[in-house]
Amino acid sequence: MSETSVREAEIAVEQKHVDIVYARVAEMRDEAEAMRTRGDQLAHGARDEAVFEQAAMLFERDVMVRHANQILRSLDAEHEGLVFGRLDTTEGETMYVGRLGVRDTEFDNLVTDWRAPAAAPFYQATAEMPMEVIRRRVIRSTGQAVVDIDDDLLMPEARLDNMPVVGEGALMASLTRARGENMRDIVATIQREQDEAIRAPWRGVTEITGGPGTGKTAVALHRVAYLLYRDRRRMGGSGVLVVGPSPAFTSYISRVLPSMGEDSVELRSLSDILDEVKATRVDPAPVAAVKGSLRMRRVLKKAIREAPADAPTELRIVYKGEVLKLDARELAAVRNAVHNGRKPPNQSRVDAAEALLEALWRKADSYEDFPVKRSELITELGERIDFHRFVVVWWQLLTPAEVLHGLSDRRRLARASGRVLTRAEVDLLADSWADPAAGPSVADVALLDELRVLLGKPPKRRVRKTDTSSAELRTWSERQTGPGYHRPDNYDEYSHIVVDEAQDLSPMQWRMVGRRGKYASWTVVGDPVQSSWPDPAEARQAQTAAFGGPRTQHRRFALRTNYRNSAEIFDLAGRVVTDVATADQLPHAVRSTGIDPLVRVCTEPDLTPGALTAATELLRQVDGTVGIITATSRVGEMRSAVLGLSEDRLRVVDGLESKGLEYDAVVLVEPGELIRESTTGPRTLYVALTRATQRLTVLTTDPKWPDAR
Ligand SMILES: Nc1ncnc2c1ncn2[C@@H]1O[C@H](COP(=O)(O)OP(=O)(O)OP(=O)(O)O)[C@@H](O)[C@H]1O
Repeated sequence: MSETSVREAEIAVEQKHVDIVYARVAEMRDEAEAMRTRGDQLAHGARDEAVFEQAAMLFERDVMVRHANQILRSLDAEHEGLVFGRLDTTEGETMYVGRLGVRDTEFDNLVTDWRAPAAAPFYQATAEMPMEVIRRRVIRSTGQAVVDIDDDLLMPEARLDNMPVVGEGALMASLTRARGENMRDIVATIQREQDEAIRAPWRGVTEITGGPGTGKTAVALHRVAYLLYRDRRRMGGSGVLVVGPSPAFTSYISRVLPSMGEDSVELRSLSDILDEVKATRVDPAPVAAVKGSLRMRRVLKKAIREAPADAPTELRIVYKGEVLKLDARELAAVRNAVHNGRKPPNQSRVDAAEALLEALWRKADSYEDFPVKRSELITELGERIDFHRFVVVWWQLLTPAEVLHGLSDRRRLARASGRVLTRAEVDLLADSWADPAAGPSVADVALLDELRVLLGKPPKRRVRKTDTSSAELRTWSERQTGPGYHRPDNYDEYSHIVVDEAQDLSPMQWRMVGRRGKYASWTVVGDPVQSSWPDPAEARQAQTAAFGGPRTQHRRFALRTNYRNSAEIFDLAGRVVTDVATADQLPHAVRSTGIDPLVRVCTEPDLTPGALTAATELLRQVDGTVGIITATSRVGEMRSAVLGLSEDRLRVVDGLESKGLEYDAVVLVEPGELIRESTTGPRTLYVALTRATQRLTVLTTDPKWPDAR
């Protein structure tokens, strides 16, 4: 038989099995729907039962509905085929691997869930360590139709005569496919070193490092799906948070978990971690460096002790015909004493009122021939409306945004910073907050979160409780995930937190993220060579504190293969970090395309038209996405220039925004500018140069680039 007919015959074999699976899945869907209905009936029935039976029925219903919903979610997820793998073992057994476990009516396995321990050899078996696997097959489907297969023969000596082996490697086929708007899952082609990190135990901190394109993000997301599968009650109940560098990044990865049937995971970028605050701008690198430093905590702590700019500086009150007066110095002493108490300011207004009354009493007591009783004065003045009016404006309840805006006043900021910031740093910060209409920057979000905690929650007005009879009939899982359920604002009890591009978090951002995971275990992925944070030691210290201290269990995995870039593109990228990276920090790019990157030298005015020309060429040459990466100052002009060229396939981003993203082809505009605008220069350029899978064009005004940097 020719190779083509062997392949077709084998595709037909797999199609037969896939058809059986889908027929069974249709039955499962009906069963799950029925289970959900039965669950609802149980809940209704529970209303009429005694308390004990009610609890038992609700628990049963809880389990049933959760299970049914999980199955339906997995079945409805958008993906490329439910069954994607097959193992043939020396025991003569065949096992199919897929996105969820499917059993027939006799309870025999039709498909094993990829996350189950039994499926591990699909990812871990190698020719050196075959784990009894003779042949590993990757099955590629479109919808319910099998379109191709790729085999790996792991034990040639054990191969039976009638066991065909076809294909040129599923991994390469997957790596050369055109990239779209969203990242795809890699369940069918996870590699052994990646699988080890995915299946690592949940406890403590799992740190995954590796160069660009080594699959760190993909691995972290598959690890989330794995952890939810293995321990859904612990992980799902308290929730999983994935933190990425930018909204563009969270949008890029947003389809991966849903394609594996997981849609309860929260994805947030560093600009929207704090509820009800959304960063609208990115600070220039020197400003971000100051705002991100731990020194800011000391500045903010001092800032909240100072009286608001519009607070009165004198208290005059007439009591029994005498004027009692507290001047600015006396008021400041009272304010100081209240701040020295243990409560945050927004919860100290009553204490402030009491301290003022005490000061007024001391004043009255110092007057000669003014016989007043302490308890009388305190009670009577404490009930006076003019006194209350004073307290409200003198001890204001503050929002984090008000405090931060107050620091746009240079003198106020200088007072708060003492010797902590230099005069130049004070100027930088005051300027950055001068325009209230500019909105918060990404670095401000961490400061606002810090202030939220330092200021404390203002006391809540009492709200009359509404009827809770129907709420009591909701089960635990409904309360956690059902319609209308919202986690409390700034929820801080996630069971697991994933931090992507961890090398870029500033110390203040680590504090913000750490606050969300008081009891969490962590998966942290990053690459020190791609870092854009200038003081890694300080960030490391804040990171360790976020994880709960140096004694927290820590396991590390290093990924060494670059699956994204062609070898030709990565060769060029590697050259710009030779001074800052060691050889073993650079990954190995496995795929060669024979297409070298283009470096075009042009004049400054030609950069924009040149980028337009290059992007037009690349849009013709690749099927997927094209990215133009340029300095922040050029993004606006470049976006206008490419308007209408290809809305769905072309994107313009700056160096920082390009973090974590990937395109089939990239036009990189003026590398020197990317270096100059970042505090970590060549590292940011390295990030930008490692975004393309197929083709790269660099436009530069420097005829010697990349050699003379
Ligand atoms: N085992 C694999 N099978 C198929 N594709 C893979 C595999 N591992 C990684 N990839 C692909 O390689 C590309 C890079 O992966 P990913 O973005 O996770 O890398 P990264 O290490 O996070 O990169 P960076 O640090 O540059 O952001 C993605 O398109 C991903 O789907």
